[in-house]
Amino acid sequence: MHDEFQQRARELIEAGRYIHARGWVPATSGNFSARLSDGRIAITVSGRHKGELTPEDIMLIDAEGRSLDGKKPSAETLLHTSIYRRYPDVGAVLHPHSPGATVISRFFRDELVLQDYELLKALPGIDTHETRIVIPIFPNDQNIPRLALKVDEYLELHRDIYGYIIAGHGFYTWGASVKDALRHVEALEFLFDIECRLHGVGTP
Ligand SMILES: CSC[C@@H](O)[C@@H](O)C(=O)COP(=O)(O)O
Ligand SMILES: [Zn+2]
Repeated sequence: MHDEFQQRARELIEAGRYIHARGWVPATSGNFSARLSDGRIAITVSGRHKGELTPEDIMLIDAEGRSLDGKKPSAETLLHTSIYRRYPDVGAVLHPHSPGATVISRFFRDELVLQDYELLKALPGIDTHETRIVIPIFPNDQNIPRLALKVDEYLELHRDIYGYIIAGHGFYTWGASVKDALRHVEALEFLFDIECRLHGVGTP
């Protein structure tokens, strides 16, 4: 179990470097987590720079988001635990503050529809570009329990969701493993960027 935590921590640290190198978690923003086989969750400590994570910056929480090692978990922990509760097969949740997701939320209000893109096949269960998915957009909220509840109520009604945007903030996506979740980050951010360009707005 200790080894499993260390392995997941390594993966989250590497994911952080990768995501930061692309400019998707500036200035300590973002948070990452991975679920262990006993249900505990490895998650980033609050306020750490996600491009410069060390093993001390990854901590353990229980399924309700309570610290198990005295460290302070991400301020947005409840947005992670609610995804794990709803999707038993999810093993990792990643939250970038990317330019694409942020710009999208400035000109789409409630949702972004992505369809007829080959890259949709990077998402689980999709095997053709002839697919239409919805990325819901929620207003930002400093009250994370309230925001988590709102997201969860949406997911209760729409289970086939691959990620969501928080307006003016960033996005959340998840996968069976850190590697899968990272692929979803890349695919979604690429598609957000394409949609921005279609609307005549470039992203850095
Ligand atoms: C640097 S502001 C970003 C934070 O307010 C928050 O949105 C965020 O993503 C990081 O919070 P954290 O507590 O480090 O997980
Ligand atoms: Zn955030």
